[in-house]
Amino acid sequence: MDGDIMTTADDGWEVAGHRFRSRLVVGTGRYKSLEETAAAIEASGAEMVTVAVRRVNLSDPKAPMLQDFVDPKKYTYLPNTAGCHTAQDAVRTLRLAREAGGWNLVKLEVLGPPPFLYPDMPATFEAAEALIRDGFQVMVYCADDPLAAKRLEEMGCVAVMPLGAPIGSGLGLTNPFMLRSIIENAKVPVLVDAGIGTASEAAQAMELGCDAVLLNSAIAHARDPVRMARAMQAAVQAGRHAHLAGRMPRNYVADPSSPLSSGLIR
Ligand SMILES: CC(=O)[C@@H](O)[C@H](O)COP(=O)(O)O
Repeated sequence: MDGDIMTTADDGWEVAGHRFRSRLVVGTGRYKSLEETAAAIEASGAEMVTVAVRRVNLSDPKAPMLQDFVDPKKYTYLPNTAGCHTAQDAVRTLRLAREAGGWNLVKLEVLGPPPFLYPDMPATFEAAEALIRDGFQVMVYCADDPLAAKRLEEMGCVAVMPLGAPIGSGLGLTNPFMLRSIIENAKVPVLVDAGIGTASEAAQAMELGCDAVLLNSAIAHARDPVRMARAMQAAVQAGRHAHLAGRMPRNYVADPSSPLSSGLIR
């Protein structure tokens, strides 16, 4: 699609000094195989991938390693704290990840209990404060709560990432009004993270004005993940351009596309 409006008019986005053309960030979990992971990520056009450092083999060469399938020289790895339910756990996990892989730009998520794994905001604030003090650049997974998002920004998080719906639920954007409020008041990039189930929902997130979208299940759990990855790439581009184009107003009465009186046929 190079050369047409869908790629030439979008200058991409930036977080903590890292520039990306693709506004789609994808996860590396939940796929049937590392081969499928690699194929879907390639098809998505994503340049940043998030990695659950507690769950993925990044260091044992005797077993298949993610790096062998998703080249860290081609993709920005964004370590995440999936599976962490306390601030201490999340901070320790990212400190170990930085020691092992030198990563400073990280995704913080501190999850509440099942069934929703909803962001535990008190623990998220605690972990964010410790990580920022430690010199990390924190992209933080958070509730779709404008006050919490603003507080995280003011603490020094480099991006806020409110959920669309619970992780892996595929329910789409359950609270677009609060997401829009977060977006309109943010001075750092805003990404919808979690809950997107199909391409139209990714487009909707971008139409709200998100800088990018972070998703995993919608691709990995699709019947054809590679095709869904391509759909997500197109949806995120379409949503961005629709946002830039400025949609028409909603009218709750008809507005005929041609004036009624000028018809030749009376
Ligand atoms: C990959 C990752 O970081 C997930 O925790 C992220 O929130 C995506 O959620 P979905 O799987 O619902 O897209």
